Amino acid sequence: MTIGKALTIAGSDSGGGAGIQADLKTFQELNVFGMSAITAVTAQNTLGVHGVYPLSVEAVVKQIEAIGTDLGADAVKTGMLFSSEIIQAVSECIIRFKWENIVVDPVMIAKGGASLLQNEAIAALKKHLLPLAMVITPNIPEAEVLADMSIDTIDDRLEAAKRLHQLGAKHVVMKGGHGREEELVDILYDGVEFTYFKGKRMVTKNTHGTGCTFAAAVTAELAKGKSVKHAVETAKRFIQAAIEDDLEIGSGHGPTNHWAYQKRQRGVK
Ligand SMILES: Nc1ncnc2c1ncn2[C@@H]1O[C@H](COP(=O)(O)OP(=O)(O)O)[C@@H](O)[C@H]1O
Ligand SMILES: Cc1ncc(COP(=O)(O)OP(=O)(O)O)c(N)n1
Repeated sequence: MTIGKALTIAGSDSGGGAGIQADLKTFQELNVFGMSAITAVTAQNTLGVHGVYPLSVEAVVKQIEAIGTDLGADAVKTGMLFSSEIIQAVSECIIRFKWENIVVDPVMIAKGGASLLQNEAIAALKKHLLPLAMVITPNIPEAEVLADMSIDTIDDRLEAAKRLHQLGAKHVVMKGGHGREEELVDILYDGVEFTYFKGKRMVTKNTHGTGCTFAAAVTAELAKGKSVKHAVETAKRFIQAAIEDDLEIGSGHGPTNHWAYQKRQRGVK
């Protein structure tokens, strides 16, 4: 039996809604073998981030090498990378193992405001990692930082996507969660055309980890050999189901329901 293999290089969320934990749950739900390299441990729950403990560059590289020299990966997702040193080391590993299906989720700030990327690491992200990305999945505030512009209108989002493509990312998904439109739209740009993925904006506070989950679903589909457009379409349906099938866990911004998509596929209510 051959199975797609996906690697996530990201931070650990003790609360289980975002980071490595969200990624591995999503890989499993989309029938892909999941592997991880942890960059930092966070003490986190639905109320916020209570501590950030980065791992050494050596520890990150050793984990990636263990995977690259044995199991291999059909697609790789990066999430919280924390420092320019980790970004540079991760980029070198990606080149060394000739991994091509790279999904970069440029995680910067958690919902509660905690910084998950040092300010001085933004330049390293742009210089080393963006040119390796098959897909980059910024939310609006992240796109503003990376494209160096403010984003108010849909036209601004298209312009930001063009700028990020010029920085080397082959595909850009401008996520629309932070927008205000009633029909929420994520926009894919491949350097030639824009494709719009629309969905109902759910009114809920339980959206912790939506960005991680969405990017992990894109990664899982790429690991199965699907096209980027197909991967984004599936990821949109996956996250929509995960938000709609509300769990109500914790007293703050709760996690999404990672098994809701499978339930729908099987026709389970
Ligand atoms: N309230 C919502 N209703 C439906 N989909 C949402 C909602 N909030 C976010 N999403 C979806 O979740 C994904 C992540 O969106 P976004 O909030 O922009 O990113 P992040 O979680 O990185 O801040 C996107 O696919 C977006 O369309
Ligand atoms: C360890 C870790 N990584 C990433 C995030 C950010 O997750 P995201 O999907 O953007 O969701 P919110 O945190 O914004 O709800 C995180 N919190 N922790």
